[in-house]
Amino acid sequence: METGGNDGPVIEVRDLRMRYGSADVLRGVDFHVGRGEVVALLGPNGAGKTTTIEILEGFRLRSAGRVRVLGTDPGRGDEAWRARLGVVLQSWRDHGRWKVRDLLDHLARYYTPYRRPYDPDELMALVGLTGQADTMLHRLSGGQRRRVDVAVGLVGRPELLFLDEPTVGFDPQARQEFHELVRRLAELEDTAILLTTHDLDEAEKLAGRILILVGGVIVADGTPAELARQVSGKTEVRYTRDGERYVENVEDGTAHVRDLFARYGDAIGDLEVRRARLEDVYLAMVRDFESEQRGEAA
Ligand SMILES: Nc1ncnc2c1ncn2[C@@H]1O[C@H](COP(=O)(O)OP(=O)(O)OP(=O)(O)O)[C@@H](O)[C@H]1O
Repeated sequence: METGGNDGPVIEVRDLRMRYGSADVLRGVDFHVGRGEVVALLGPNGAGKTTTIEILEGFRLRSAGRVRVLGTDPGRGDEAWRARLGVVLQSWRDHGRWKVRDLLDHLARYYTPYRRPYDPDELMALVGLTGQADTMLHRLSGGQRRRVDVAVGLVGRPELLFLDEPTVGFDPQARQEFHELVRRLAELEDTAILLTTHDLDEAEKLAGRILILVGGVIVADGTPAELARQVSGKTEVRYTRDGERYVENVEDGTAHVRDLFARYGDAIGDLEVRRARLEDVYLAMVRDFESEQRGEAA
């Protein structure tokens, strides 16, 4: 379906290409995002993550390829289509003298011809800004300011939310609260979310699926567990048996642990099961790509 469909993927990208001057930044990117999915787009600096997101938002025109967002080509999206998207950019520096509630109230009006926006008080409660409702934006701390950015992205109850490095500048508590908010949005509101981050723990915690963009193509697409298996295929199991330490690398951690308890029961202690972390996987994939490049250049 070409327009406005509620079925099928929320984002569909096929053979997306982007060239700036003579530089090919995207060289055939393929992926999709389904309704209510949280997907993290990872990649080194300059990989083309912001370019990809801005093409999907309709802020940049692609060089080639097929792109559909909520059933529409973003290059031709109208206001009604745009009202179904939420965008959280790198921090917003305008409107310093506006109070938080007034800003959200003002922005909510923009959506009313198209959909039922959040009530500003409900939205401030959702993002943890109730105490700052009457504070001017330029008096907020960096983390509070970022919450305003998130609230601005959410005000129209988007079906699809783009988050570009959402938690830069958050303290650990704000970060954790933000993670809970993202989970709630995906579960209760069925909002699909595409986020970019350099924080791999954050990606692993939040995203059901990870995309790794390197060299202008998606080199990995899967759950964190699937990517870990692709790279190492092994799970590390550590334990003590009768006080002696053991570290073993096995294919199937669950089966191995079951076997250990069946054989040794209470003699097993201090059990830890660790599959490759997303960070290990990510660094291995970027390294592989770079060494391939060097091979080709030679
Ligand atoms: N308007 C533009 N004109 C020319 N080149 C551009 C333009 N925008 C981006 N680029 C180049 O395209 C490449 C990808 O940039 P982009 O901002 O999409 O990367 P990114 O993955 O978001 O990086 P980061 O992690 O550093 O934010 C970079 O080499 C950048 O210099």
